[in-house]
Amino acid sequence: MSRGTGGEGRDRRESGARSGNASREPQAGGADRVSDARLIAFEVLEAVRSDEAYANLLLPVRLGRARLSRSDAAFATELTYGTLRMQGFYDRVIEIAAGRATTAIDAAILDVLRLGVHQLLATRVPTHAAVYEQVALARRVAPKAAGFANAVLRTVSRTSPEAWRVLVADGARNVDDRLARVTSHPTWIVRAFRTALAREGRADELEALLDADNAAPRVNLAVLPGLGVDEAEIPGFAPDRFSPVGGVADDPIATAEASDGRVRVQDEGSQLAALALSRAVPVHDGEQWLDLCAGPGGKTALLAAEALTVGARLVANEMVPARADLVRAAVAGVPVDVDVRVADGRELDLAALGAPGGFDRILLDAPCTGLGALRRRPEARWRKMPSDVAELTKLQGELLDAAVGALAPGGILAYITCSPHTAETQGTLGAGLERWAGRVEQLDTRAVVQEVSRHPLDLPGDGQTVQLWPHRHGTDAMFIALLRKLDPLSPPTATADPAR
Ligand SMILES: C[S@@+](CC[C@H](N)C(=O)[O-])C[C@H]1O[C@@H](n2cnc3c(N)ncnc32)[C@H](O)[C@@H]1O
Repeated sequence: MSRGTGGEGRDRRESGARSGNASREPQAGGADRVSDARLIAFEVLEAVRSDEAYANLLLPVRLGRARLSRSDAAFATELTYGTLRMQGFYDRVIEIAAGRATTAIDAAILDVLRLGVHQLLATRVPTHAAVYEQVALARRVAPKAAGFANAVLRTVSRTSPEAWRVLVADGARNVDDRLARVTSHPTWIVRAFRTALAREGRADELEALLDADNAAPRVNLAVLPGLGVDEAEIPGFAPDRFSPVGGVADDPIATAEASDGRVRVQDEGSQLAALALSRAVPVHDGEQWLDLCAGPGGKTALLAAEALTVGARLVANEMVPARADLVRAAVAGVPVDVDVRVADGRELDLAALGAPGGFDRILLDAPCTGLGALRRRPEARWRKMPSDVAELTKLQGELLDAAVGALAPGGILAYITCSPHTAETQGTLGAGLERWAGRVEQLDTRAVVQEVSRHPLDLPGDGQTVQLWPHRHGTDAMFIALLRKLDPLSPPTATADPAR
């Protein structure tokens, strides 16, 4: 196999090409036809790289505008998400094939190459089509680099995906470095996952977890309870294994769109997390509930449906106004007044929130690294840095203190992260429990979640908290811990009292 392909044309700035759409107009003669799906995937990759865009927000907008057929939209989605997930692996492949570091390759051409490598190594797109269209795309964004793109892609195509894995792993410094290279994760994330799994005695599941991060998650639905939706009337509905309100359907998006907000797309783990709070103990009359960090409102909607069923009042707080708007939209399908507020959750005014005596239940779905949702946020693994963890755990601790402070005596707090990083899960929780020693007790969250679940969950290790996993449970890696603020007038209890 040739390890290099020789001369790339000069930087596209020098070549006079620009990254704007205008430069992607086909050249006369139609020799550089590029399918809409590939163009959209390229433009999303470019926006993710240069504007810090989020693929899961931008792609649907671009697809909607382009009015692609269903199959072309699916292809564009697969190209975009697959390429972003495997970017680390593909970059090493490109470096070997090009004989130079990716930092020495023009950024737009690198995106073109990444998309091409994805088609060559991970899809059934015929080699000639993948190379032809990506080279045509290269010609549009940086004409002088088209020959270079052609040479790199042809070199990549001459070696099988299995052989590329061996080449990419070659020279790895240790086991985690090898896994990081081959499964396209930053090494610090691999180490964080290993630590979290080892806490459960399941470090041997690490490779399965990393592989699960690279697979597209199913589109899962929550059928909000108590709103009169008959699951039997949803075409192809099949209930989730664990969530009592979740399931899949033949066309989940169409089902959600036609439901007036009563059926929502939601990860099964998120459903279990919200239900762990609403169903932890029986609800008494006139309970006050608070969703402290509510945006964009997925769990708020489920809590709102639960609140409607049991007659509780729900306040939803979110610091970012635009995300508070999303919360309002999320709860629009539930005929209950959800009081949506915009405030820093660390500075709550209980009287102004209509709960001077504190809240009976608080959901703290804390801002976190999101390392448990890498399946659905494909670029996140390349954006997060180890330094984010320290910043976030500080914020989590402050929000945890505010939440405990806002609980009524005997009130229950659900501390949740969509990250399994132990600093954000057990670390934040343990430090909070120390600060609140004697005033807060941990509930047996496992017992509550097992009681809520349709089927028993595999939750190894000891302890009372719940850690869900993509590879084991098919959910995002949600962490759930329930705490109770002690009532100075009653003695502490050791475990929860799962009910309902
Ligand atoms: C993990 S998300 C919550 C997801 C939400 N529960 C759902 O299921 O859709 C965390 C949210 O906390 C918000 N946030 C961050 N810092 C905050 C603060 N100091 N006070 C209140 N909200 C905050 C973020 O804007 C973000 O919307």
